[in-house]
Amino acid sequence: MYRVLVTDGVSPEGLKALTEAPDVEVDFRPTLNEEELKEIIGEYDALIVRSATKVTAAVLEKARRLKIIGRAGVGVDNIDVKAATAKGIIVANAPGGNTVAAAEHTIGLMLSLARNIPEACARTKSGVWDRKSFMGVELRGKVLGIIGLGRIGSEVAKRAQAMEMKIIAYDPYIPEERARDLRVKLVPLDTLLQEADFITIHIPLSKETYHLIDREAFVKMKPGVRLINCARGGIVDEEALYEALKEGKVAGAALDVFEKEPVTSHPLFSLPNVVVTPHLGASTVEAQLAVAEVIAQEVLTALRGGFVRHAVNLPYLRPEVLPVVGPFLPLAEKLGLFAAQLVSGRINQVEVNYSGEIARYDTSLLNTAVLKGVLSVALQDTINYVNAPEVAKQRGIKVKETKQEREEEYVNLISVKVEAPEGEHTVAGTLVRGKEPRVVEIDGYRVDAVPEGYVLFIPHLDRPRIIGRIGTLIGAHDINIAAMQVGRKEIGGKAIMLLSVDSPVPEETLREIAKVENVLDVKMLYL
Ligand SMILES: NC(=O)C1=CN([C@@H]2O[C@H](COP(=O)(O)OP(=O)(O)OC[C@H]3O[C@@H](n4cnc5c(N)ncnc54)[C@H](O)[C@@H]3O)[C@@H](O)[C@H]2O)C=CC1
Ligand SMILES: O=C(O)C(=O)COP(=O)(O)O
Repeated sequence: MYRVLVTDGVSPEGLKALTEAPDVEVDFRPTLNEEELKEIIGEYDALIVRSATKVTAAVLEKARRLKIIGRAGVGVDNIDVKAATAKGIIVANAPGGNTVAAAEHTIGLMLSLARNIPEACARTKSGVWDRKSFMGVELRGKVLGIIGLGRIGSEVAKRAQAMEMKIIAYDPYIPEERARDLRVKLVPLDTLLQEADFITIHIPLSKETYHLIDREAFVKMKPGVRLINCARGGIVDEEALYEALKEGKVAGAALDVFEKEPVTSHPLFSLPNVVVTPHLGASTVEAQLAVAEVIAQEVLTALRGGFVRHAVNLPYLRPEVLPVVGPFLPLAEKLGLFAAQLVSGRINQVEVNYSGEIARYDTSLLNTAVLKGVLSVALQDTINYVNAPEVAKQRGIKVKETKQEREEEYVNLISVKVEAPEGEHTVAGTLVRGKEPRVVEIDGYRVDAVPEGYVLFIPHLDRPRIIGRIGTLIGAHDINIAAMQVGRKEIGGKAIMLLSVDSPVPEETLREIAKVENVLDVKMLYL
């Protein structure tokens, strides 16, 4: 039974895939401080958090069986991703689910600033009818500067265009065409700071972006600018912002996020032209359901050993590459698992050859899948996509990749050669109907086998009566043979037999099979 710990008020409704899974037990503990988390984390296979729980290196040190940390949201700055990666723990987030929520909150904050809505509301409710103090400005015709034109930044741009704002953006990592499609002009940061009437921030917090908006940045801004931060505290230097507001350089600021959270008192709270919310950007019913659903699936996949699409500590694959390469991941892993079980002793090198259409793509993730298969023969489920390359390196396993786009027989063929001092073995496979893994060649012998479950691998000499004798030996133990394959290069020469069986064949029977005349070897594989 897998144990999953959920903190931070993640939607239980969205986690149904986990709470209803027969092999998973879910514990909800909404508020846990670092000490409490350290005490119990050792009992869990997965942890699901939002932004409040700090998953520090000290917490991870105590995580004996943790396989995945699921972030039901976008920002992973509350998780020590480096420490998690070092321990082979997957960190996955749920991008996209809260994009519209955060964009709508940003627009709400921008309007609140422009029309003084929160202050006016508080004044009116306090019994004062004051129409003089709250003269606003229109958004129409104003320049909005978006820092970070990713998912949220783009949705903010679309909404602001509907309000007839002119949009400029700073984002050195997105292609010009993307900005053009959005009808947004990409500019350098300094130009954005100088030209914008409203500035909104939508970048992640990182070493690079910490205090990106500092004293110098405020100096460059247009007098009377209004600033919205619905991304992360820490990107804006709060002291510098306070000074700029006091001086009147900045006309107003709306903040959903703070450098230290939770925060209940702050010098900025005393200023009338500051609008604040307690990190509510993603807090809509729709967004919480969506992010919880995504993360529940990711956690379930990780626990069951599958490929986690939104893992942030995996090699980055361009979005257009993943749909092409993704279906080959189970095949690549099976080929590694198959080949590694054919060799005895230490493996020195794994060589992966890609031929056909797949050779045109970035196959780094497939190499990782092959390594995952190879290493899991010895290390079982402690190996995953995150730690497989590192563990291979530690064990001195060299990885070689070769490619050719021309493939005579198959649309795609992946071939895995595993080398050990006692010899080498090569297993090749393809996908049938674009998704079903098939092994089509073993050490140069042609086969057509589904790599699944228990398989007996029996090299032998191609002579009569062998198949019958082996069948009888296995049948005597009441073990059902589900499929059989024989591959040979020439009549009477060396051949291989693959028998798929419904349960493991006992050692004693394997020894009996090995003694059958003309049988050269016998290996029980689990795929
Ligand atoms: N207030 C809230 O409740 C929420 C806050 N967020 C925050 O918003 C951020 C953005 O979220 P998404 O748009 O979904 O992420 P995203 O990854 O789609 O977009 C981020 C964009 O920032 C750009 N970027 C990265 N470093 C940059 C730099 N140094 N300068 C300029 N641009 C840079 C990237 O190229 C990317 O286009 C998240 O990292 C998270 O911290 C996200 C959801 C809710
Ligand atoms: O998704 C994000 O990055 C957010 O900031 C949302 O945070 P939350 O899940 O509401 O604590």
